[in-house]
Amino acid sequence: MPLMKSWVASANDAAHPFPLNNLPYGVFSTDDGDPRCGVAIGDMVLDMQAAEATGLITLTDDPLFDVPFWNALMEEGPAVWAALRERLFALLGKGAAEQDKVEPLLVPMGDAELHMPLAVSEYTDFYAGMQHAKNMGAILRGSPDLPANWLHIPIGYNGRASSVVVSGTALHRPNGQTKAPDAEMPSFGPSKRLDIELELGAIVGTDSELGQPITVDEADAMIFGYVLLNDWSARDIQGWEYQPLGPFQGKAFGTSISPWIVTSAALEGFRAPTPPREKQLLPYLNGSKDGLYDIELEVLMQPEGADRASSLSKTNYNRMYYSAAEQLAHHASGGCAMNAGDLLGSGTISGAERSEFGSLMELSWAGREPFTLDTGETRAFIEDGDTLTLRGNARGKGFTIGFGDCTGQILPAKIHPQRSGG
Ligand SMILES: O=C(O)/C=C/C(=O)CC(=O)CC(=O)O
Ligand SMILES: [Ca+2]
Ligand SMILES: [Mg+2]
Repeated sequence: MPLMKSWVASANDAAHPFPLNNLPYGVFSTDDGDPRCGVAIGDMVLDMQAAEATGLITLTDDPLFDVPFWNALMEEGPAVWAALRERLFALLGKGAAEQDKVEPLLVPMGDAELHMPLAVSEYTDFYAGMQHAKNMGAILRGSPDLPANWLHIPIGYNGRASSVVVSGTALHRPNGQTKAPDAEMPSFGPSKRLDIELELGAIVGTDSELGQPITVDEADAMIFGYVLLNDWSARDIQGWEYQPLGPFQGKAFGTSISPWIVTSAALEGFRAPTPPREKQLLPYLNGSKDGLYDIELEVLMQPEGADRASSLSKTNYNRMYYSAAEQLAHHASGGCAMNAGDLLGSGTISGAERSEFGSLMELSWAGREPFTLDTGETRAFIEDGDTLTLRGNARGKGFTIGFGDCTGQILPAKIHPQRSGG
């Protein structure tokens, strides 16, 4: 598919992340208004609340855009998702009959503050990148051998929806309990091994029923769209707490997502197959579609005061072993009800080479091999004031489907209000 032309001139640049082919969904506010749904087109945001209020968009009897999140639209299901996309093509495409009515509803991106695009109902994080799993095994357990279940199950854990934040939200370094290998007692204080994880987040758009498993193809059709996701991880807290039940405080303090939901429809032309199965999957994990996408990804780091960000790593979402649809089908396989607004982290995305690793744990090999930034600083883990950014782009012929940066700065830990002498 070539670039689809818009009358919004900035959207027609081959390198712009938000051409008419994309139309990602976000929530924005300006100085004079409350947060409301918006669609990015070039350097502008279409105010969806206004578009609905003026009658330019009417998809259902009841309004969908009187709330500052996209869940109401999601819950209407794939036919309404497709109808909205078609209507947006008609309103924003070159030669649109109603251009004069749409023009006043566009807000310059520079005037928009971006908010969480959805109400996250629940958040689950997977472990579906094979290189990452091998690296973590080698670093933490002395062997790159995958766990016995890894080639059969998309391993995951239930995370926290309450601490999912939108790009641009600063987070405090977490306090937690850690224990040095040679220490007799654990201690409590700010994490010393703060890390990121480069992931893609899949957003579930429709519900599944309690008790009712779904197929991988049904799961694929339930996925509304994708965001970049940084699963901030405190490695020292995680290392002490995680056996036998898995991550808890080490990953509960914050998860950042990019501000625009890139729809599955916009990514359709970028589908990519999962790699050959090293062990045949059980039938309930087989689907008929290519479940991954060709999305170029990058991690950048900028210390406080540095004049620019340094690129740490570049990889691609097509490196994953399990797709989001396989993960979703597995999630529901025991009868767990899935809901519109559920967020599924892909698992850390690492390619084969060190320059493609998706966490600092891997990039510095657990701190044993610190790396140097373009601006001269060295790092093994995140220091206070550092800003970490994830980027993602799918490259078409003459157009780009961008996600918008997923960025976050780390602030010093809060002082814990513990009782003295305790
Ligand atoms: O292998 C381990 O002990 C730990 C692995 C992770 O922390 C990774 C995780 O959260 C899942 C993922 O993002 O792949
Ligand atoms: Ca993770
Ligand atoms: Mg998290």
